[in-house]
Amino acid sequence: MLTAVSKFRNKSGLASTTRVMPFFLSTSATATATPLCPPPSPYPSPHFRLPSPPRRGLAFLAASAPQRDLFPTPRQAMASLATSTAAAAAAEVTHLSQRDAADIDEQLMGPLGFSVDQLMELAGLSVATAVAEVYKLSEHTRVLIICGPGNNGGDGLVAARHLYHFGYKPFVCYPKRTAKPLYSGLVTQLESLAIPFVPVEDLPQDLSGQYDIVIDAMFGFSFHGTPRPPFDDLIQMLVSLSVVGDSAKRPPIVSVDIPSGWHVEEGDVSGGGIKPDMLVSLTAPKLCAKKFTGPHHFLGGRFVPPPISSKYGLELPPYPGTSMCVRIGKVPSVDISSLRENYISPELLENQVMPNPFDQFRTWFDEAVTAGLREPNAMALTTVNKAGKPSSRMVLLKGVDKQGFVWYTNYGSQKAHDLSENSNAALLFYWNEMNRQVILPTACATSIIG
Ligand SMILES: NC(=O)C1=CN([C@@H]2O[C@H](COP(=O)(O)OP(=O)(O)OC[C@H]3O[C@@H](n4cnc5c(N)ncnc54)[C@H](O)[C@@H]3O)[C@@H](O)[C@H]2O)[C@@H](O)CC1
Ligand SMILES: [K+]
Repeated sequence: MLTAVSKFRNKSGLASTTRVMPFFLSTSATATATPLCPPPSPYPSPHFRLPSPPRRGLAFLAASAPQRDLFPTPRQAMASLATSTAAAAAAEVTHLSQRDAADIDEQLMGPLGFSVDQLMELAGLSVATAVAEVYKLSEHTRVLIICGPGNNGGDGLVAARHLYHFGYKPFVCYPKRTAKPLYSGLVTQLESLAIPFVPVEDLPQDLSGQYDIVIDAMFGFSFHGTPRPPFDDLIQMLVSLSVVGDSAKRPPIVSVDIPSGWHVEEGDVSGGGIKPDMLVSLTAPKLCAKKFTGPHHFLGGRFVPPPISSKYGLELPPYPGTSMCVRIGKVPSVDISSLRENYISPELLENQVMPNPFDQFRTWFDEAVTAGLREPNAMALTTVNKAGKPSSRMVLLKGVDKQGFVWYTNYGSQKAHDLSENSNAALLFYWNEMNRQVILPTACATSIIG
């Protein structure tokens, strides 16, 4: 007998109702489609299906497919390879001088045909996607974006708009507005989204209580000298924030292209500057980025054409898939115990559940397919050998009806050996995107269809 369980969680994240239903795995060899070229089965009890030798290769493929899910499809593998390559090659990434950064800017917007609006849009989008990749909306909602008078500030305005559309709640501090149409257009766009503009004097001295992320978009690669008012005070505000030791108790600081106030090439010369938690370098990291010691360094601005790369000998990491940003530098080690998701799902009540568990499973399975989940038929199969040693792996469900659940394997596999010795097995479907899992625990009478 197998048992199916679906767990839903209420808004507080606790399991609200658990429904346990008995399932009987099929007891008849005729439960599923006709076996293919039935070979003499080496296993005693006919019940779950092993393909005949001519189909062995196919069956093996079916059994191993979900493992590609864990070790992703070629496309995903390429993307993750790009990410890891990027991390590994961090030391080789080109760092630009202030002069080269300005030259590249000029060439992009001159002979290479870009407009400043275009580059700013792509830069701001990169910043927003990088922020969203690191700081999940469920834990970081309110984002303060402090914008300076130049293009770095413009990147901040664009990022604010994208973050709004990603579901964050942006607040913008933009004390020195530039009276060019590009900037006033960006402001109008934010106003049309009812994004609040916060005057400097209304900012609390301690930003921790009101914001979950602070984005520093004050100065980029054209910064010189020491910051003038009101940016001197704003930078000090971020300095005070970054000295709070426990980064879990304060909003993280994300610097766009350059940590504002840092020397563009030398970095934090006095040692008393901003210590951002995240730096999003644009186009290519500037020399000061070598001094960045925070946990998250990303590259954005996926628009560098080959003439620029070859002229400046740029070594830049490939962007994974369709992403607008790529991590450079070491991936920080994660405190596993802090990983937590808040599950919000509708309640599951007993009176909502079908009397026949197979019908219920089929309904849930169809929902998973309709929701567009990747390989919803992937299931964890646990078998136990005669010494009682359990082992689990992913396999693909090949059929289900009132007689049971069917999957394929080949005769030589560990699971086939286990099942020949011990007919107990358990199945688990995990449909993460739906906050749903179906568990078919042990005490089943599995058997082999030869
Ligand atoms: N091709 C590129 O390289 C791209 C650059 N972009 C962004 O553009 C930035 C460079 O923009 P800008 O050249 O406009 O320059 P910045 O945004 O770095 O800053 C220039 C502004 O800051 C003021 N300023 C300079 N030093 C100051 C000081 N000590 N105290 C107070 N104010 C000071 C200047 O008067 C000017 O108004 C990059 O860092 C990046 O964020 C992106 O928008 C798009 C692509
Ligand atoms: K900045």
